[in-house]
Amino acid sequence: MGELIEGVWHPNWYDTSSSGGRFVRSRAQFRNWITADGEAGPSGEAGFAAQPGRYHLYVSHACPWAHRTMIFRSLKGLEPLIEVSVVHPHMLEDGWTFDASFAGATGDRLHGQAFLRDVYLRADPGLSARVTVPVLWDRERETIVNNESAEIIRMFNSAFDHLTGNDADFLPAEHLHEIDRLNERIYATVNNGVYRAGFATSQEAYDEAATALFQTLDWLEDRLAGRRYLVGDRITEADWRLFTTLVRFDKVYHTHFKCNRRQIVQYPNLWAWLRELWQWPGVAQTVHFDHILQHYYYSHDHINPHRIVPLTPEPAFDAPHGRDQLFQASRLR
Ligand SMILES: N[C@@H](CCC(=O)N[C@@H](CS)C(=O)NCC(=O)O)C(=O)O
Repeated sequence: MGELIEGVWHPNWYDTSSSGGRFVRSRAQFRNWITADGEAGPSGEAGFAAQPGRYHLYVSHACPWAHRTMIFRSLKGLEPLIEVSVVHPHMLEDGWTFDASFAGATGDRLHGQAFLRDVYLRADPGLSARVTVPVLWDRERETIVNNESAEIIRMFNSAFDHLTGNDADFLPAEHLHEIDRLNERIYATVNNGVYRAGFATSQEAYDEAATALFQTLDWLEDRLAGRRYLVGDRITEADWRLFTTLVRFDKVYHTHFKCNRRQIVQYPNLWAWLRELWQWPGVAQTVHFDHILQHYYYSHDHINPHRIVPLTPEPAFDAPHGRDQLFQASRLR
């Protein structure tokens, strides 16, 4: 855990002293877009055209933000086009490292560097930033395209379609507005909400975050009683963004981040919806609970000083979800 300040590494934890104990996530700094023809995207510069083998993705299998990008890489058939390097699950005084001694950690397949911060410094030797995953790297221009998962998945959704022939669309134009609306609430209170609860250093900050989190989970539980997916009648980006947080919930956030009013298995609709997404082709293979458990419980020693990784529940993700019959039946009625 740490940050770069003018190119120099400082092993600092998040400072909550000026925000009343509230965790405030930093804004990602690299915001260019890969597009089919290399035109500029909604932010950043032009010049990042979709090409096979040109881009490299750095992820942690523990991280829910990086996980989104791995799910879209799988759903969109991008594995042969975009190679991946996976960091070690422990994020300690050197931040994310390319130590490959943990099963599934690959080292830096592209440059053989030691630390993720070396990737950032390669893009900008004088950078001031937190060193986060995911990172999308351009081998041609030798720089970071983007390190904001919300944007990387939008690129993956369509920029490579002409190369892969995979036109599955998780952002249908007619539902974009509603997807954005849901994403906004779910980001603030669930995706980032679990971190706001877990990293809070005052009772007030914790109460705010935990209350809002469970209000949103109750709201989603009601919403999923009457519809199979969060928006429209097809699975969309909004579902996948919620999935990466909820799949970690009962094993990690419930205990480690004190989100323990309820577990996801206690919400019948959310739990069945979660099982359906888990069982979606190509998705379960992107979930690595060994990395997830080691990362959270071992890395955050200010929350878990003895670094004991607990025995955790084993939710039956493969059990039938029944959502297909349920909604087929309700449509026929
Ligand atoms: N906005 C980023 C957030 C990514 C992020 O915060 N990743 C965490 C891992 S789950 C990280 O690398 N944290 C390191 C740090 O903040 O120092 C995104 O969604 O891509």
